[in-house]
Amino acid sequence: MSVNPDRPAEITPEELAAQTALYAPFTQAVRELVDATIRTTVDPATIRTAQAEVEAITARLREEQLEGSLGAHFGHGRARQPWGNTVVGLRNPVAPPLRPVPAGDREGEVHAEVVLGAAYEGPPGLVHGGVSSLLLDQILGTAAAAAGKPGMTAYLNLTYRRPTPLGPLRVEGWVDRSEGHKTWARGHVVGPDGPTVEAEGLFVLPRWARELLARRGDAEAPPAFE
Ligand SMILES: CCCCCCCCCCCC(=O)SCCNC(=O)CCNC(=O)[C@H](O)C(C)(C)COP(=O)(O)OP(=O)(O)OC[C@H]1O[C@@H](n2cnc3c(N)ncnc32)[C@H](O)[C@@H]1OP(=O)(O)O
Repeated sequence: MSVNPDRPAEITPEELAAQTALYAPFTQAVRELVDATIRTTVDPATIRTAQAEVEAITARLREEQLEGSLGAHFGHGRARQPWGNTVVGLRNPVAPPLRPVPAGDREGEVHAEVVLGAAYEGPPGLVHGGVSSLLLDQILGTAAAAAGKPGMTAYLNLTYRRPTPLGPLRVEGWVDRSEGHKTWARGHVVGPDGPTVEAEGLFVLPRWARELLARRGDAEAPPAFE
């Protein structure tokens, strides 16, 4: 399927399912490659051979590609697929990926189970603090959107209570309160021994989006920010 970056593609649910079935396993295979690249102990000749093979695959994929990033090119109406997103993107091997689902009973509450491997290491054996921030920015933003109050991060305050081990983790976010176009959200990363990193952030529906909605008289349907 070709992609026009200026005009998001309308695709049917069947096409969406086909694209998902094609790209999700491909992206996961590249994630596995990253993990194997970090952890392999094979001999130098095998590394050089693998490098040539990876370079050949990269050249083949570049035979046809977008000018810029993936954006939100696919979907139905306003339900765009954030497939390039660095946290949740279906086509982004850098994304762990996080898969937030509605949970709990707080406003906008979403949870995501995730396993962070060697690619997300900061201190030895531990998750990089910036990665925890990345996940929390997304989950708090998703909570705001799930509450019907999407916005861009104006600030994000983090408290690192204790080290976060690599491995299985849960990330939780929910809305604390909102005033018009401003929504304050909270969340945390939960490890095997409880919460490790806590976050509090402000998400603002930007002025340009407020003006767009006012022109459309469409305050019930804010645009997506993913
Ligand atoms: C379905 C979808 C799924 C969506 C799922 C979504 C998941 C997304 C998760 C990822 C989120 C991101 O990473 S977003 C990317 C990272 N963030 C950014 O790049 C944002 C960059 N900053 C900006 O674009 C802007 O500064 C904004 C949008 C934050 C504010 O712009 P604005 O709206 O034009 O500005 P303005 O009118 O002055 O501000 C609006 C109100 O917010 C207040 N305000 C603004 N910044 C701050 C601040 N740091 N601290 C306190 N208050 C602030 C102002 O005082 C004002 O209050 P009042 O006077 O009106 O009371």
